[in-house]
Amino acid sequence: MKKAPLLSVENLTVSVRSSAGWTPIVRDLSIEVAPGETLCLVGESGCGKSVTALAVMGLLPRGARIDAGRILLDGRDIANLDEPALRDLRGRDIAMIFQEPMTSLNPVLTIGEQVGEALIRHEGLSGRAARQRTFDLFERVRLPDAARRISAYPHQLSGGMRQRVMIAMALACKPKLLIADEPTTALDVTIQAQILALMAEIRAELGTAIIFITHDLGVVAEVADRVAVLYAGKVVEETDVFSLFDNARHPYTRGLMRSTPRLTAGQARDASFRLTEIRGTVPPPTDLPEGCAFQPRCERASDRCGLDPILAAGLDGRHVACWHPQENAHDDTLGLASSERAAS
Ligand SMILES: Nc1ncnc2c1ncn2[C@@H]1O[C@H](COP(=O)(O)OP(=O)(O)OP(=O)(O)O)[C@@H](O)[C@H]1O
Repeated sequence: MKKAPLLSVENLTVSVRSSAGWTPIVRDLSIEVAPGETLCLVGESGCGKSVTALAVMGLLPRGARIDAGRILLDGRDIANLDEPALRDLRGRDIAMIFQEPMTSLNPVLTIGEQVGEALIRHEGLSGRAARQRTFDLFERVRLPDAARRISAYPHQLSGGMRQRVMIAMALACKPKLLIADEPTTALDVTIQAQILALMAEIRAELGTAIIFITHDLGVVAEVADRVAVLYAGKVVEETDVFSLFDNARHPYTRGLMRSTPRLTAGQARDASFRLTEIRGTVPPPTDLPEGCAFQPRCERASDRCGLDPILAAGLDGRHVACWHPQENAHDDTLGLASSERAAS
């Protein structure tokens, strides 16, 4: 049976102020995350992944506002809380980690002071208890030489270590929901794998729900239970991770998959191999086409696409917003080059 969602974003529309007035950048977006589940938000740059996350955190920048929709955490609408209530929520119920930890860490405090401060503020621990718990957390996230590093300043750590500190900080108050916005993008591949493994362990141990934002489908395959694919501020496909890789149905999702580099024996041999990319670029929010926003880039577009398709559940329970979704991916094997097909 499906678990009741921990987070339920319903028909969220977020706009930003521009010279043309208020422009929607997240449009009628709905997502759900169950306790302990990892939902990946994927899509090209500018499709609204970060803005969605910031709206959930109550951290939208100046000049951005929620126009419509609800954000329910455990059934309570948090979309319009005042700042003190939001501050209370952040850290205790929802925590966020970003691509570049330096932007979130205070450069003039040691990492021990920063995590300790969060524990004192949210958990009401004494200074001594907070110091012990901070050390335990640093050990938990396998910060190398934690006893010495607890007194280090952020700039004295490597990128991977800083991300471990951010994870420790995020976990300090055992949040129900962790939002990770491209947390491994700036890290080299080995460290990236370690951080992903750490997050998976933490999820298994604490049952934390995770919204994981990434443009990397390799990372999606590794961490996701379910995936929401965003395009121009909307969810265009939403499904469990196995179905997505087995049979992506929206032409945009299929384009993303074709654009993902895969080095196979066939490719290595075939010097003429080229990635098939999605033609064109994401339209700016101020200049969206009528109807389906993907239409100008879509190989399957027809006159019908002048009407915006709604995100509808198919017989297989998957949600796709497309008039012409792929029915059977096995027919064209995701359009892989024949050399690749032969090699796989
Ligand atoms: N403060 C802002 N003011 C104006 N426009 C904004 C603001 N923040 C984001 N946008 C616009 O909103 C759209 C969505 O941005 P967002 O950062 O959510 O995309 P994204 O999918 O997270 O991309 P990336 O992977 O590059 O972070 C983009 O067109 C972006 O230019």
